[in-house]
Amino acid sequence: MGSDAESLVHVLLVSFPGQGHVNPLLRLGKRLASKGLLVTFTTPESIGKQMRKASNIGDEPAPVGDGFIRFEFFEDGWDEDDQRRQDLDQYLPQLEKAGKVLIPEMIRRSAERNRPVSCLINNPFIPWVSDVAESLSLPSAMLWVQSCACFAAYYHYYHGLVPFPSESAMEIDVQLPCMPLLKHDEVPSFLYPTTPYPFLRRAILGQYKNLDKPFCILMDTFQELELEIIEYMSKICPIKTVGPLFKNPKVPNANVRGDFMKADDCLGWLDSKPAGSVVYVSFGSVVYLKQDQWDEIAYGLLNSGVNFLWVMKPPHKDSGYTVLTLPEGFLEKAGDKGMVVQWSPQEQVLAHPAVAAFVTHCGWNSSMEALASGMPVVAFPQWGDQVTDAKYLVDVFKVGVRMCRGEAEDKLITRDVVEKCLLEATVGEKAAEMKMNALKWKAAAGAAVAEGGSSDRNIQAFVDEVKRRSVEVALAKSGKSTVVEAPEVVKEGAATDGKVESVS
Ligand SMILES: O=c1ccn([C@@H]2O[C@H](COP(=O)(O)OP(=O)(O)O)[C@@H](O)[C@H]2O)c(=O)[nH]1
Ligand SMILES: O=C(O[C@@H]1O[C@H](CO)[C@@H](O)[C@H](O)[C@H]1O)c1cc(O)c(O)c(O)c1
Repeated sequence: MGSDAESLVHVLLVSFPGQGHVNPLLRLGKRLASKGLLVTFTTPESIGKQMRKASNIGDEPAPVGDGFIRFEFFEDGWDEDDQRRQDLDQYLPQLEKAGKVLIPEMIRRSAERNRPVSCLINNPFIPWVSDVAESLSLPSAMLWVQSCACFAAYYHYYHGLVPFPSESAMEIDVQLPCMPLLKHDEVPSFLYPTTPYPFLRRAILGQYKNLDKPFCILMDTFQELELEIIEYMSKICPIKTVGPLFKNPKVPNANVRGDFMKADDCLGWLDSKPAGSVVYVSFGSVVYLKQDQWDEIAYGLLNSGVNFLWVMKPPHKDSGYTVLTLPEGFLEKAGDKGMVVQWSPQEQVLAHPAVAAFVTHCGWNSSMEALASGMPVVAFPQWGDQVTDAKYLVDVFKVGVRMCRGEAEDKLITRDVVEKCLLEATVGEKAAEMKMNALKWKAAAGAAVAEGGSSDRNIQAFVDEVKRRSVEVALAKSGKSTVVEAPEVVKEGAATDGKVESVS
C-alpha cells in the first residue's frame, strides 16, 4: 500500500452479507473515503467471491476523492456451499462466532502493517461488531439502512412504549410520535404477531440491545425527507442522517461497486425508447413472488401497452424457491416493447429519461434511489420495512400509487389491477402530479448531499469526530493518555490459528 493511504485515519466497515445491506454501507465507505479516510470494507468471503466476480474489485486500495477504499473479506467458517447460510437463525450466530475472532485478527494485521484501525462501522443484523470494537477500546458507529420511521417503530416496539398489534388485538392501528397513524398492516411486518419471519424480527431487534455502544447512528435518509421523526428520535439517540448515500456529488459511483451479480446490459435498449415510455419492474434481491402473481403481472404489463424493463432474478439455489417462468408466448407478444433481465444496473436505469415509473417492492434502498432520481413508483411491498416504506411513498411523500398492501394480506393482485396502476402512474393528471413531487424530492436529496447540505455537514462532522477519536485511541495505545482505556485481549471463540491478540 502506498504511503499516502498509510497516513490516513483508517475505518473498518463490516457488512451483513445481503445486497440491501452491502450497497448502502459501501456507498458510505466511498463517501468517507472521498473525505480523506482510508476505508476497509469487509463482509464474509462467500459474498466477497460473488462481489469480486461481478464487480471491479481489485487487490489494491482504490483512490476515491481524498482517500482510499480497499476490500478484505473474512471466512464465516462454513463450507462454500453450506445451505445453512439461508437460515438466519443458524447463520447469524455462526457469523458472530467467526467474526468475533476474525475481525480482531484483521484489525491486528492492519496495525502491524502500519494502518491501525480507528473506528468500526456495521449495519443491522450484526450488532456484535460494537462488542468487538468495545473489547479493543475502539469507537464504533452503526449505519441504519432503513428509514428513520422504521427505526422509530422498532425502537418503540423494543422498549414497549406504545401498543402494537398483538395476538389479542391483531388489527389495532399504531400511533407513534411525529408519524402518521400506521394501520396495523403498515407497521414493519416483522412485528406482527403472526409474521412468518420471526428470525428477521430477532435479527433486526438484535441491534437495539446494543444501541448504547455506537457513538453515532448514521442513517441513509435525509433531514428534509423525514424532518419531524428525525428531530424526535435525535433527542433520544445520537442520529446523523447522511443520505441518500447513492448520490455522491463529488465522486462518480462507477468504479467501486458491490453487486453480487453482473448487471445485464439494458441501457442500449432504454436509449432506443422515447422519453417517459418505460416502466421498470424490480422486487430487489430477496423478495420472490409466487408463480400465479408473476403471471398476473406479466399479463398486466402486456395489457397496459407500456414498454417495460423487468428484472427476473434467479432464486438462490438453496432458497427452496422454484424458478419463476413467464407465460407461454409472453416474450413474443411483448416483442420490442419489453425486455427481461436477471439483474439491472438499477441506479442508471432510474436515472434514464426513458423510464416513467418504477414498480418496486419498496426496499429502503430502492425507495431512496427512486426518490433521489425523481422517479414515481408503483408500490408492491411484501414484508418487513417494505409495507411502511410503501405507506410513506404513497401517502406521505406522494410519489406513488399502491398496487398491494403486503404479503400478509395474501391477496392475488389481478392483471386488471396491475394494468390500472401502471396507467395511473404513467399517464394523466395523477401521474403528472407524482412526477412533480418526485422531482421536488430529487432536488431536496441533491441539496442534502451537496457541499454544505444537511447530509454533507453530518458526514463531515462524523469524519471530524472519527479523526478526533483516532488521536485519543492512538494516545491511549501509546500509554500517553487515560481518556481511552488500554485494549484487552480478546479471548473468546476458536481462532483459526488458535490465537487472537489485541491491536496493541
Ligand atoms: O436488478 C437490480 C435490483 C436491485 N438492485 C439494487 O439492489 C439493492 C436492493 O436493495 P433494496 O433495499 O431495495 O431491496 P432488498 O434487495 O434488500 O430487498 C438496491 O440498491 C438496488 O439498486 C440492482 O442494482 N439491480
Ligand atoms: O432484510 C433483508 O433485506 C432487505 O434489506 C433492506 C435494508 O434493510 C430492506 O429495506 C429490504 O426491505 C429488505 O428486503 C434481508 C436480506 C437477506 O440477505 C436475507 O437473507 C433476508 O432474509 C432479509
